[in-house]
Amino acid sequence: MSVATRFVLAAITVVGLVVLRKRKLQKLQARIIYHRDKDLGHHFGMDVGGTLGKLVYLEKDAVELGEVHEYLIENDKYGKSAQRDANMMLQVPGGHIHFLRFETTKLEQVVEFVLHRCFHRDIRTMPCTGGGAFKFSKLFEDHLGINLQKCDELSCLIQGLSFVMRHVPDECYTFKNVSMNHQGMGQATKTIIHTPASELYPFLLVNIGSGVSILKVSSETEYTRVSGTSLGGGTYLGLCKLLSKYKSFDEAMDASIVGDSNTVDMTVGDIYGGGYSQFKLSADTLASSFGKMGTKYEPKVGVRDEDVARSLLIMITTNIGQVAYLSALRSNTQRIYFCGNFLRQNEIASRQLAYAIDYWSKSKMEAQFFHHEGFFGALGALLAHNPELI
Ligand SMILES: Nc1ncnc2c1ncn2[C@@H]1O[C@H](COP(=O)(O)OP(=O)(O)O)[C@@H](O)[C@H]1O
Ligand SMILES: CC(C)(COP(=O)(O)O)[C@@H](O)C(=O)NCCC(=O)O
Repeated sequence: MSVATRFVLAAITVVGLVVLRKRKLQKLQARIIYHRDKDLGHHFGMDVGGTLGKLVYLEKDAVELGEVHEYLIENDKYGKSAQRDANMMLQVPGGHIHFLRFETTKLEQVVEFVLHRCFHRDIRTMPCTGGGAFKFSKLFEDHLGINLQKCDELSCLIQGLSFVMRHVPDECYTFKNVSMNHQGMGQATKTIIHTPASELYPFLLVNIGSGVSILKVSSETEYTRVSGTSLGGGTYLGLCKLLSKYKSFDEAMDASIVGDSNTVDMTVGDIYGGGYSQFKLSADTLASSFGKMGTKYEPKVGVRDEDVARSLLIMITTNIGQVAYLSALRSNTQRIYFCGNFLRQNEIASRQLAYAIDYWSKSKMEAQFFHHEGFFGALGALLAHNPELI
C-alpha cells in the first residue's frame, strides 16, 4: 500500500471516529436536556415514619431513571444507608416498582449521599407521606431543592393496600388450622387467600409500625380510625435494645426464634400448679408477661438475651392481637388485616396474631397478612401521582 493510500485511509478513520464521538456526545447531551426538562419526582413515593423510611420508585424505562437506578443499586450493593428489598419488586404495565428501606435516623446521611450525585436536580417534587413529610420537608428543600408533596398517611396506606390486593396475585395469606401454645409455637399451615372484591369490605386494618393504628375500612375511600395503641413495633425494638445485647431488629428477630419465653414469663401453671379448669385456662396459658422476673432476687440469672427477645415479641404481639380483636368486635368486622414493618420477616408474630384472633373470636374471625406489608404508605404516595397505574 502506497504512502498516499495509507494517509487517505488514516484520515478517513480519524474523521469517522470524530463523527462517531460527536454523535455519541450529542445523544448524551439530548438525554441530559431531556432529563432537565422533566421532573422525575413523580416516579417516587416516600413514607418516612417514626423508625423507618420507605421509598418506592417506578422504573418506567431504564434510560429515563438511569443514574437514580444505578445509585440505588450501588447503594444496595454496599449496604450503605438504604436497603433494597429485591424480592418485593413488582412488575406493572410498562415498568417495575422497586422497594427500599432506610432508618429514619439515617435520613440525613441519605440526603447527604444523594447531594453528591447530580441526579437530584432532575427531581423537583416528590410525593411523601408519614410524619417525616412534615418533619423533614425543610431538609429536602434546603439541601436538595426537592419539594416534598405531603400526602395523608392513612389515605396512602389504604390506596397502597387496595393496589396490591387488586394487582398482586398471592399477596395475602393466613394460617389455617391454627393451634398453638401460648409462646407462639404451632404447626398452622401458611395459606394464600384470595378474597373476591365483592366480599372484601368492611374489614379491620391494623398497621403495626412504631405505634399501632387501627382502621375500619368500608371501601377504598371510606375509612375511620377506630383505635390505636402506643405498644407497637417501636416498643418491641426499644425494649429489646434496652434489655438485651441486640442492636438491631434483625438481630432481635434471629434471637427470638431460638429464645424460650418460659424462663421469663409466668404461666397459669406457674400460679396454679396446673390448669385453671373452671375458666378453661390450660397450664401453659401465658398469665403474666415477664412475671417470673418479678419473683426473682436476681432476675437475670438463668435468663438468656434470646429468651428476653422472645418474651418481648410474645408480649407485644399478644397485646396487639387482643386490641385488634376488641376493635373488630366493636366495628363488626370479621376479617382483620395486619400490616406494617413490625411483621417484616416476623413469622412468630404473624402466627401468634393468627392464633390470638382465632382464640379470642372462637374461630369467627380471621387474621390475614401481606407480602408487601411495610410499603403501603409509600406505594399510596407513588399512586397519588401516577393514577394511570391504579
Ligand atoms: N430494619 C429494621 N430496622 C428497624 N426496625 C425494623 C426493621 N425491620 C422491621 N422493623 C420493625 O418495624 C417497625 C417500624 O415499622 P414501620 O411500619 O416502618 O413504622 P414507621 O412508619 O413508624 O417507621 C420498627 O419499630 C420495628 O419493630
Ligand atoms: C402516630 C402514628 C399514627 C404514627 O404512625 P407510625 O409511624 O407509628 O406508623 C402511630 O404511631 C399511632 O397511631 N400510634 C398510637 C397512638 C394511639 O394511642 O392511638
